[in-house]
Amino acid sequence: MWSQARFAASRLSRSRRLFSSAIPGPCIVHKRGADILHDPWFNKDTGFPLTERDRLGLRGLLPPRVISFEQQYARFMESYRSLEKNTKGQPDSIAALAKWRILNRLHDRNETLYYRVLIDNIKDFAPTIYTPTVGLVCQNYSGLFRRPRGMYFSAKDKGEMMSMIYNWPAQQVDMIVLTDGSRILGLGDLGVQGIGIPIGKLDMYVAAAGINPQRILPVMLDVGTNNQRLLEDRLYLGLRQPRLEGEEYLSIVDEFMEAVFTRWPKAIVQFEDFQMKWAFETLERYRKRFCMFNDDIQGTAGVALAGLLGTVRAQGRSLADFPNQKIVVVGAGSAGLGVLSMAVQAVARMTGKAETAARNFFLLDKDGLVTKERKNLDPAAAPFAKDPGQIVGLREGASLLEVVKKVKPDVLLGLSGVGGVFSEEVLKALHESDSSKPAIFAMSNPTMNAECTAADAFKHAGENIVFASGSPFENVNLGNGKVGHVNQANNMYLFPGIGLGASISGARFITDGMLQAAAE
Ligand SMILES: NC(=O)C1=CN([C@@H]2O[C@H](COP(=O)(O)OP(=O)(O)OC[C@H]3O[C@@H](n4cnc5c(N)ncnc54)[C@H](O)[C@@H]3O)[C@@H](O)[C@H]2O)C=CC1
Ligand SMILES: CC(=O)C(=O)O
Ligand SMILES: [Mg+2]
Repeated sequence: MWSQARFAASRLSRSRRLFSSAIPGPCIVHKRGADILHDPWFNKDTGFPLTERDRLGLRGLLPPRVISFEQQYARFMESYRSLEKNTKGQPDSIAALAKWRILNRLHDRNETLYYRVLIDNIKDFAPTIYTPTVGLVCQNYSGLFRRPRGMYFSAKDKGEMMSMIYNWPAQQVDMIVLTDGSRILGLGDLGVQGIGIPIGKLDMYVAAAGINPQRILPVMLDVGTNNQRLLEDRLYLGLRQPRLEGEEYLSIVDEFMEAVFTRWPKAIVQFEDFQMKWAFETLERYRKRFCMFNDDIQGTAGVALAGLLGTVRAQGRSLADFPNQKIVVVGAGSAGLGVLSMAVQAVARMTGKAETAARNFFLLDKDGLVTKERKNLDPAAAPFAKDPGQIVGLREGASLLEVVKKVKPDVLLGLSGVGGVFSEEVLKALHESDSSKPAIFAMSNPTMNAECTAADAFKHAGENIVFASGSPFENVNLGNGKVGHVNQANNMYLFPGIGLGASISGARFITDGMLQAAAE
């Protein structure tokens, strides 16, 4: 079995191997006594052996009995399982928050034990530290707040960021996840409360990519919020002002990026859950200057493309058949457009014909089918807008049901943020599609925002489908011993690899080609 020392040592030696040039030597604790017990990076709780208690000034600060790492691990899991039992039958949100609290308390106290239990039980714990529960945590952040985690840069810190960045206690940071809280999952503008997302994403970096937890940094860029409920909430912890816009907004992001890369030139910054206009603008602004990527545009696209290619295989067709797949994408935001542009790049590469690569793709937003006749067509959506002459029987703004009935797609992919838009009628229409095994990707988060549930998908679109969702669903019992298998289509399957790959290769930029390769 493991021991805490062995885990810490293996973590260190792994990160040494990965980041050998960045690590100057062994990890030295400069603290003593109670300061160590209150530092989750170094605290071992009752696990400090007597020799360490003497050396670190801890004798007398802990109960005398030494409890091994294995015993602490077993004790935590026992508490967790009994909490799970005791909250059965309670409303889902109460049970989910109770699980999040017990994990968060451990995270606050003893990171080594926290990450060990997280890594060993990632399938069980991912829905708590990540979607869907993290959404609920963000919604209730002001009430749940006990201790800060990560860094907070606000509009009031303008001109101070270069010195503030040195307040972070780690010498080296490899991976930063940054949000401005403007589009948290499908929950809208949650202002400073969105910090839960970078925290959850970085936990996945540690658990899934083995990134050293002392070298991660969750960051909230608080430029205000346009969420009236939060502005009126007296417990709200962020700036109580409307969001900055235009050059004022960009100057804050610029200052933050300069500060980060001045202190840690080899860091990677993942932009997360920025509203669409800033997601695209910041990606274009920084991608050729800094090692950064936008997870909602690029990470999601990579995972979706992997799923789309996998679907072709699941249909028993050759990958070369991908360009012939008819794909309907519902949601023309940062995620939907990101997926389409990567899918188009893949088709262009396979066929060598860039001009016709978007031919089999159909895009809908809240106003229905997007065509070139759309008034105020968003330039980012323009490459996927249909020419009305080429879509006989469909008009600008056609409904999803009309599109599915007419197009008979192989894939229906939702990134709309709207729960239930794949209605019974839409799913039944898909059942009549041309495909031998149609795919339904209900990718919006959290669970209540999924375009349909797994049970409804199998019920209305038939048993012979490929189903994937952004937040996890249980497999569906189809009766007669048959199971409807549920997959998860979430960028969490890609971003830890993007960050790790970029780090160990020393990449200076993250290119579309890297993401294509990752997807394939
Ligand atoms: N599974 C995953 O890995 C990921 C999932 N997402 C989810 O995707 C959703 C959207 O994210 P973004 O694109 O960043 O949001 P966004 O706000 O930029 O875009 C939303 C789009 O959906 C459209 N829309 C709204 N109501 C609609 C309706 N009734 N029918 C059709 N389209 C409608 C809007 O017009 C807009 O084009 C969120 O729920 C988010 O959680 C985002 C990134 C990754
Ligand atoms: C998964 C993710 O990044 C999102 O829903 O925004
Ligand atoms: Mg996101």
